[in-house]
Amino acid sequence: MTALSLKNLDISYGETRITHSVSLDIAEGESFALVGESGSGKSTVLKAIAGLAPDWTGSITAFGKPRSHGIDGHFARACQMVFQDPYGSLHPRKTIDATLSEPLSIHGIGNQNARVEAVMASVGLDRKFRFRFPHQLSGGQRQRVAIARALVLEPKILLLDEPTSALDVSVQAEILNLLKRLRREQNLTFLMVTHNLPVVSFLCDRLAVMRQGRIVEIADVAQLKQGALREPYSRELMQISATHAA
Ligand SMILES: Nc1ncnc2c1ncn2[C@@H]1O[C@H](COP(=O)(O)OP(=O)(O)OP(=O)(O)O)[C@@H](O)[C@H]1O
Repeated sequence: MTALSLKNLDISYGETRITHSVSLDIAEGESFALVGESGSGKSTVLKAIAGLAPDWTGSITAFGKPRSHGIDGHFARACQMVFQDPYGSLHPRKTIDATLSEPLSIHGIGNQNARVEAVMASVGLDRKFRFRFPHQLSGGQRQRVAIARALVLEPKILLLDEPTSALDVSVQAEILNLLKRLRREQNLTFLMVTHNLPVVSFLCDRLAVMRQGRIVEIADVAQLKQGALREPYSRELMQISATHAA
């Protein structure tokens, strides 16, 4: 079944058009990456899906149900976003408990105590952190909280915007392993923005290469691993990535 479908998505900020006819179908349980140069519109695609860039035309559909413009509670239950910087995305004056309970209250979901405990355990956060504030946690622990906040509504799709790039290298692998395990255990579908092609190889099944607001190529990760991307621009990206990794 198709989990997430984008058709002819044109997204604008005011007068400026950012994406041009972006179309994608992502299968249930698939992990899909958006890569491409800075400013090509990758994060904007995630924001439109999450309702944070409401000026779009085309269609955004999750499990066959189209998203409306603006706040869409039903869509939010199915599809949640994790941001790049866990420090910026967590409210500094809210405890972890408050951060994780809030989405449940907003959506009128009961049994909050048990749900908060369960989601903390699922992301590997000890219960001693429950009544602490973000500044009392490490970067990796904060990103676990951000992932828990996205998962507490039991969505089927996670939008991941550079989920490890703000973290120390030593912590990045922990969070990538966590995401891999959560996807397997909960049959989650991922749409992830990243600059890091080794991360794509580790976590994703397919990728789309974006340039100047357009998708220039969709490929299997096997093609990426074999260095067999088709478009010259995609191959250029691979070369740049290899140079940076060296
Ligand atoms: N809130 C906003 N208002 C106006 N323009 C914006 C806004 N957010 C992003 N843009 C512009 O939209 C374009 C696409 O930005 P976007 O963040 O989607 O790119 P990206 O491919 O994710 O880049 P990066 O890899 O650097 O995060 C950029 O030119 C950016 O300046």
